[in-house]
Amino acid sequence: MDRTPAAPDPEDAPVIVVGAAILHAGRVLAARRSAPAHLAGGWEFPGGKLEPGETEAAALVRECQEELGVTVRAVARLPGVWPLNQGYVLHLWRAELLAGEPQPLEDHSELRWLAPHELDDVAWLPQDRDAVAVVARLMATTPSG
Ligand SMILES: Nc1nc2c([nH]c(=O)n2[C@H]2C[C@H](O)[C@@H](COP(=O)(O)OP(=O)(O)OP(=O)(O)O)O2)c(=O)[nH]1
Repeated sequence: MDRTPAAPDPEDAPVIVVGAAILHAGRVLAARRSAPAHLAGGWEFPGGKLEPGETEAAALVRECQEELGVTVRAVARLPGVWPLNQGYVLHLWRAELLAGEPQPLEDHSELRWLAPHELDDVAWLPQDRDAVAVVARLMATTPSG
């Protein structure tokens, strides 16, 4: 039997990764990846891959519960689609923290709440930089809660 993994079909729709821009008290939550090795140490938005049949909002809520132990509400998708590696694309959602204090339970080694002037203080994954710029613009126009 041929056990070679099938090459990705270019006709396949890309896998959507939903990222949460959780805004709280004028800051956004950033998370430092702990795995896999080639991404470890880079900062990103908490989130993960959409599962079959799942809405983006539901995936966002599920991933934030699993990774951070918090309940969030997906408020609105931010404009943009950012290509990641392995044929993934990032969709970013503004999210509101409803309950809990975020903890790095899964996939992350550190969390930070960043004020607008601190957005450049962490080493974002290179593929996230344009998305971070969109979040910076959002924070500039969002009254802090
Ligand atoms: N969550 C998230 N993932 C990102 C961002 N930027 C970026 O390149 N990625 C990559 C890292 C991973 O290769 C992929 C997301 O996969 P993941 O491992 O977080 O997803 P998951 O929680 O569903 O993981 P799994 O169940 O497959 O283990 O997208 C980002 O800002 N947020």
